[in-house]
Amino acid sequence: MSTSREHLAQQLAEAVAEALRADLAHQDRALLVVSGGSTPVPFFHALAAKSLPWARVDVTLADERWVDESASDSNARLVREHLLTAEAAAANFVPLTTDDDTPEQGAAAVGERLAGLSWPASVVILGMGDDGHTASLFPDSQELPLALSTEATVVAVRTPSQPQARITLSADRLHQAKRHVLHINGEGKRSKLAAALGGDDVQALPIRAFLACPLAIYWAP
Ligand SMILES: O=C1O[C@H](COP(=O)(O)O)[C@@H](O)[C@H](O)[C@H]1O
Repeated sequence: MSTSREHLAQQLAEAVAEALRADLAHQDRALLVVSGGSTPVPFFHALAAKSLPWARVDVTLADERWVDESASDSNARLVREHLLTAEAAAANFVPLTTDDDTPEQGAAAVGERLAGLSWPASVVILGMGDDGHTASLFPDSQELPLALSTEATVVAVRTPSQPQARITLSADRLHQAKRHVLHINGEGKRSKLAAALGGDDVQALPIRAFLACPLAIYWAP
C-alpha cells in the first residue's frame, strides 16, 4: 500500500467519522453506505479505529454480488473482515443478500430490511470501476435505465461483463444521502473520472449520475 493511499484512507476516515458524529449529535441513529472492491480496505481499517458511538451506527452496502457471504468476492465479507472490527464491531451491519437463488427473488426482502434504517444516509462512499460503473450501475447492464430512474430502494442487476448477478441500491436512494464521496486510486481511474467530467451520457459512464451531488473526490496515485 503506497503512503499516499494510506494517507487518503486516513483523511477519508476522519471526514466520515466527523460526519457521523455531527449527525448523531441530533439523531438516534446514523446510516453509513459503503462500497466493496479493493479500494476501501485501508479506509475500513482507519474508520474502525475511530472513537464513535458505533452501537448507534447502521452500515450497509451500495451494492453486492449475489454470492454467499463466505465467497471471497462478497462485499459483506469484506465489510465484516475489515470494517466491523475493533470499536466498529458494535455497529449494526445490514447485508444486501438473502438465501434466495437470485437477486430478483430476494430484492423485495432486501428492500424491506433496508426500510428500517435511518434514511437518508449520513454518507455514501462510492467506488468506481475502470468502466465508469459505480455501485452496480454498469454501462452494459440492461437494468441500468431502471436503476437510474426507479424510486425503489434496490434493483437486481444482470451484467454481461460480470460473472455474477448483483443487487444495487438505486441511484435515487444513493442520491438522497446527505453527503457523497468518491474514493478512487490510480491514474486509470483519474483519467476515467476526467472523461466522465467531460461529458453527460450517464448510460456510457454511470458515475456521471453522481458528479453533481455534490461529490467529494478522494483520489490518490
Ligand atoms: O464491482 C465493484 O467495483 C467497484 C470498484 O472496485 P475496486 O476494486 O476497483 O475498488 C466497487 O465500488 C463496487 O462496490 C464493487 O461491487
